[in-house]
Amino acid sequence: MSLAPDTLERIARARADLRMGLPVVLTDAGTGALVISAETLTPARLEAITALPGRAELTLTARRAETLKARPYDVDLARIPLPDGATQDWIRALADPADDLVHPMKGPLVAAREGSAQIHRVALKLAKSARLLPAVLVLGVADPMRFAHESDLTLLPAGPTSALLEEASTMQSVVSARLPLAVSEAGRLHVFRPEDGGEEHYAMEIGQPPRDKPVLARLHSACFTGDVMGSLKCDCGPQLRGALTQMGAEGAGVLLYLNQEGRGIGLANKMRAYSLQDQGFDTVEANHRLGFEDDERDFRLGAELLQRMGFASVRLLTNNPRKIAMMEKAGIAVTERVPLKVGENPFNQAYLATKARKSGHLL
Ligand SMILES: Nc1nc2c(ncn2[C@@H]2O[C@H](COP(=O)(O)OP(=O)(O)OP(=O)(O)O)[C@@H](O)[C@H]2O)c(=O)[nH]1
Ligand SMILES: [Zn+2]
Repeated sequence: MSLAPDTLERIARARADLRMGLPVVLTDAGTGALVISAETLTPARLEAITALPGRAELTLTARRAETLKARPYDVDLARIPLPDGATQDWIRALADPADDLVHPMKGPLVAAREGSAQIHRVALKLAKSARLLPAVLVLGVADPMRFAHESDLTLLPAGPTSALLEEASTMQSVVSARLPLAVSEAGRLHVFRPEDGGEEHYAMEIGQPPRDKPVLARLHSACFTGDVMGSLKCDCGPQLRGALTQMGAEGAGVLLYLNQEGRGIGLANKMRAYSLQDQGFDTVEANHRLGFEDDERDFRLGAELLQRMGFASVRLLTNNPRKIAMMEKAGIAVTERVPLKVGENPFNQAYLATKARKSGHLL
């Protein structure tokens, strides 16, 4: 076996590179381009990029382009050729909506129509998977393999990278150990690690639920602010504790703690969304202004963890119909929806109402 990294392993490297402000190189059908995150771009690297031949394109999702009134000619994204003398601040202001209301007029921004957007599309996916703002600078390079080699940059083929980013990663069971909880002394925590080098996920098993019967289950997405800090802006903390309490009372259950903070956009972006919410946008609008979809989570992960633990059917504690649909689609039967309505307060009333109105949450 070769010691060199395969594409999946290179993707994990690329995520780390982008987060540190390093470029990566993507190839597609004989072409290639340097890609760097707009969020972590430094003035020195911008200078190095503008010194290269060609014109870099700032690539934004159609969601972000809509706010900026740039035409997304590539349907799901817009490519804005970098004007001469564009500064890091200019790029940052297009990528990050923090100051949209203070400096609303960024344009007019004329998006590119010519050329393939395939590398740009995969670059945005990579930025999202690195939990960065979905905004990247892309500059075509003539000999991508040589370019990557000379600058010691991670080189990735766009097509396979895109396919791997779409796939649900295989989970390895790392360890499990007894963990007595306040709600039940018969607790056991399982740790799972994805093969793609992404975040670990956990399963809290209460009692010894029989594998051949529907288990009381909850797919809980991490919420540092709600679960740990006791934030009043959402209902996550009370939902987490409510689910565990119910499992303790029934003597059996499994709570999957999925590290999909902020509906899959990461804590930094969720805090950016919270800032926008303080400017008057709701939870869905804030995600869109940042360039994300309403919900970037992939619940196949939850189904895979349940299957690995030997469960085929669940009584699912949720108010979210998408979770039920995605469980069923991934092969886990949902025999019953168990409502989980706890923790409403004056600070999260509007948030819960928005989820019911725009995201179809059941009341
Ligand atoms: N992007 C974003 N994420 C948020 C916001 N408020 C809470 N979250 C995240 O939303 C997720 C909440 O997940 P869940 O508890 O699974 O909630 P749900 O999808 O409403 O489904 P159920 O609780 O099962 O009904 C957590 O990852 C939170 O971090 C917000 O305003 N913006
Ligand atoms: Zn929360």
